[in-house]
Amino acid sequence: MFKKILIANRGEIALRVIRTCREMGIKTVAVYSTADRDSLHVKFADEAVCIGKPQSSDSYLNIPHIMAAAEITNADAIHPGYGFLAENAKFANICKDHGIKFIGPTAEMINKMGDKITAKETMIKAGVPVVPGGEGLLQSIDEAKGLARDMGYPVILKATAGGGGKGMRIVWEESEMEKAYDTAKAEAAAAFKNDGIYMEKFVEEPRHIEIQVAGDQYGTICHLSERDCSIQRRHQKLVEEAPSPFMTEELRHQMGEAAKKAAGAIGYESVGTIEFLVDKHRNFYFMEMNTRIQVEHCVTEEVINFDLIKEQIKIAMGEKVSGLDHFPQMHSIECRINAEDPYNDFRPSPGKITTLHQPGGHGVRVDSHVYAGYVIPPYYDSMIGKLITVARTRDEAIDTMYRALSEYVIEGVKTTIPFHLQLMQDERFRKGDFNTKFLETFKLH
Ligand SMILES: Nc1ncc2cc(-c3cccc4ccccc34)c(N3CC[C@@H](N)C3)nc2n1
Ligand SMILES: [Ca+2]
Repeated sequence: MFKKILIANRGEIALRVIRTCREMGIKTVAVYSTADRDSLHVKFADEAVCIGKPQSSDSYLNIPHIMAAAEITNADAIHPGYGFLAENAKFANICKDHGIKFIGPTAEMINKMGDKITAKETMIKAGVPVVPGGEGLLQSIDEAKGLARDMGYPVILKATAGGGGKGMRIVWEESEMEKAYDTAKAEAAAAFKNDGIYMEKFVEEPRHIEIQVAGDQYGTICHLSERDCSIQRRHQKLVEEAPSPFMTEELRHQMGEAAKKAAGAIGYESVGTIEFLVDKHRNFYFMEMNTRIQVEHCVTEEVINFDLIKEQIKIAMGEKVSGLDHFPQMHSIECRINAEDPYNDFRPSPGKITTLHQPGGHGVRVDSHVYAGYVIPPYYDSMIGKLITVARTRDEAIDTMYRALSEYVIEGVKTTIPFHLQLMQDERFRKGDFNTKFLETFKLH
C-alpha cells in the first residue's frame, strides 16, 4: 500500500490523480513550476514542491528536480500522468533505481512499444493484424520505390521513433517519393534524434479506434472496451467517444482479443491503449501502443463505470486485475476545451480567465483545473478542461453535450467551444458517419 504518491505532472490530469489518491487514503505531493504556483493541483495536494522555472526542461521534464522532490517528501511512488515523462523509459528506470515505484509499465515495455518497428515486429509474432508494409527500416530511396511499386500507391512513410502522427508523409505516386523520403528522414532526425523511417500501405479514410487494456504483474490482461478518436485535427484529438458508432459486436470481440494478444505479447503491466486503424470494410490493423493513461480515458470510465487511475495505482501496488473484460453499458462523449481560437486556425489563446461558469447537471462531468482569475500560461499545452457527457444512447449523449456546451461560460480567452457546438449539430457527426478525414470538409461558421 502506498502512503504517498508524487504526481509528476500538472493541469487536469494532476488533479485527476490527486482525486483518486484522496479516495484511496493516499497522501499526495504536487510538483509545480514557478508559472504554476497558483494552479489548482497545487492547492488540492497535501504537499507541493516547486521544481523550477516555467520551461518544461527546467521543471516537468527535469528528472533530477522531480527525483529530489520525491526524496525530500519521502514519496513511495510517482504517477507520471500523460505527456512529459509518462513514456520516458529512462525516467522509469531512475525511479526504480531510487526504490520509488513508477506507476506504469517497466522501462523495457516502454522502449519496446516506443520503437514503432519493434512494436510491429512484436505484433506480427503475436498474430495481431498490422498494416501491410515493408519489414524494418528503409535503407534507400530506391528500396522505397521498389517496395511502394510492389505494395501499390498510396503508401505512408513513418518515423520508427515517432508516433502520434509526427514525421509522417503520405506518398500518392512515385514522382513524390524522393522528396517525401528526404523530408521524412530529416523531420524524424530533428524531432526524435533518430532518422529511421519505415513504409506502410496507406489505409485510406481510416477510423482511429483504440482499445483500453489493463495488465497486472501476474500475467493477466483484460480489455476495457474501445474509444473512437477519429475527430482529430493535425493529429490533435478534439472529440473522443465510447463506444465507437462504427463498432459491431463481432468487431468489438475481434479487436478486444487482438488488443489482449498485443499487450500479452510483452507481458504488459499497468493500463495501456492499443491504437488500431479500421478501414471502411471493418478490417483493423495495429497502429501503435500507448504505455500511459490517456487524455480521453474518461469516456471509458463513464461507459464501464470504472476508475482507471485507481486500477493503475492498484496494479502498481501489486494487486491483480479482475481478469474480466468490460463492455460499454452507456454512451459517452468528450470534448476537449482548449484555449485556442477555432476561427483562427486554432492558434493558442493564453491569458487570464476573467469569467468562468462550468456546466453541470445530469450526465455531465467536467475535468478541469482552471478557475475564474486563473492565468493560462503560454508554456504548456492549451487544454483547459475536458467536458464529458454520458447517457444511455449516443443521441442523448450528444444532446446533453450540446446543452452543457451552451452553458459553458469562459471569458478572457478564446476557446474551442464554438467548434464543438457546431459539431454536435452536424448531420454527419450525429449519424456517426465520420473518419479521420472528417474535419477536412468541416467548415466552421
Ligand atoms: N498505414 C497507415 N495508413 C493510414 C494511416 C492514417 C493515420 C492517421 C490516423 C488519424 C488521423 C490521421 C490524419 C491524417 C493522416 C493520417 C492519420 C495514421 N496515424 C496517424 C498518427 C499515428 N497514430 C498514425 N497512420 C496510418 N497508417
Ligand atoms: Ca500514439
